[in-house]
Amino acid sequence: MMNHNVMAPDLKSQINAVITAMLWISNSPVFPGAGIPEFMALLREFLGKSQKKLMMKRLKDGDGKGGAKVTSWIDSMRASSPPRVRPTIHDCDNSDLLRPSALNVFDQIIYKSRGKKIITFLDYDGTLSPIVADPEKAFMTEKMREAVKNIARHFPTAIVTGRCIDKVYNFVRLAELYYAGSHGMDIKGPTKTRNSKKGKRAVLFQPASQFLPTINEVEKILVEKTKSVPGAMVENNKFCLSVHFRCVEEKSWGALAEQVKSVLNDYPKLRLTQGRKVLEIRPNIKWDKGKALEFLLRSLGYAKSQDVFPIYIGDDRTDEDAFKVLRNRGQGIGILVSKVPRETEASYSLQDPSEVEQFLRRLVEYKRSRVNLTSVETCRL
Ligand SMILES: O=P(O)(O)OC[C@H]1O[C@H](O[C@H]2O[C@H](CO)[C@@H](O)[C@H](O)[C@H]2O)[C@H](O)[C@@H](O)[C@@H]1O
Repeated sequence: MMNHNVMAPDLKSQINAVITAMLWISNSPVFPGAGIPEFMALLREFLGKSQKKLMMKRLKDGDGKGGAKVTSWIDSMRASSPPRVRPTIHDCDNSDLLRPSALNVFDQIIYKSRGKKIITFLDYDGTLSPIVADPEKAFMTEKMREAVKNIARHFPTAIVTGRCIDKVYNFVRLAELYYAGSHGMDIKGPTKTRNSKKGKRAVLFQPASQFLPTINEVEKILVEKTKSVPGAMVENNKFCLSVHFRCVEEKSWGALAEQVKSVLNDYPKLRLTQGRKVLEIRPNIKWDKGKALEFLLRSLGYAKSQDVFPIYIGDDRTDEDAFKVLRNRGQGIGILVSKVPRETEASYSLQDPSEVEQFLRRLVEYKRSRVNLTSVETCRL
């Protein structure tokens, strides 16, 4: 009789190898992978939900809600800007983490969105602009600005970022967009009145406005505490603060993280979260990029609509909240921007901002071709 306990791990690694092979094929420009993601989804399900539970636990660890360990922050900080390696067919252990390239399966994404209104949500750093050492110099290219401008002509579009709105607006400079700054705690939309100053945006929601004095107070304390650490930098993002580790020597990361964490002892209403080589202090309220996405869908009139297809593109841990909302709603898709496979709630991937730009361009081309098709059909009638 077959002993399933003995067979299972072997079978699992064989299935993993098959998934990896399929993904490798689907990510290859030679074989754009029609049908493969669905097949992989079935296989993944077969591989068991326990691995997913473990993944979600790991994602939650280090979120600053009490049990967070400085060592786990440091570990994931090390991994947050990993070396530029493409996954290979031999990376069997990572097969559960691989996501099909949104460019290679573009037609499938369009098929999924048929008959629905596409809405695009775009993270900024690492998604629209490449990650750079100096946060003040995270410029997006003119080509990217053009791509975002065109996207916003065809679909409602929002920038969802950890940055404060003023700063991100100075980088993006597109008045027609919605902006959700400070990890969604500051939501503004384009003004509709004719007389409004160009670029002026209307406040839609600020769930953490009462925290403003505290955030400014903590900024001063953090600047004081971190000034002796070479390379450390505190950035005020209005309703949250970022402490940057990117230019700090790795041997000092532990001590710096302890210093940042210690500030919270006197501020129980604040909490710590983590991004790419950054620790962030923010109000301990139930609000994040996922809630901001839901808020914007409501504001745009799509609260209960089944006819909407949100596309959220982001690279950061904080974007996982939005990916999760879409997964739970069973609506639209999340696209992770990453060169390496990572634990994620997103369903697709793009490697870097240049692939994001290509994807946005293809969406616009698709929309324009639909408009042309419709006008030809109307003329024939
Ligand atoms: O939500 P996002 O738009 O991704 O913003 C998250 C943080 O982005 C910025 O920091 C990151 O990008 C910097 C510039 O490339 C890089 O130097 C840093 O290491 C990254 O963490 C921004 O400076 C932070 O305030 C945002 O919270």
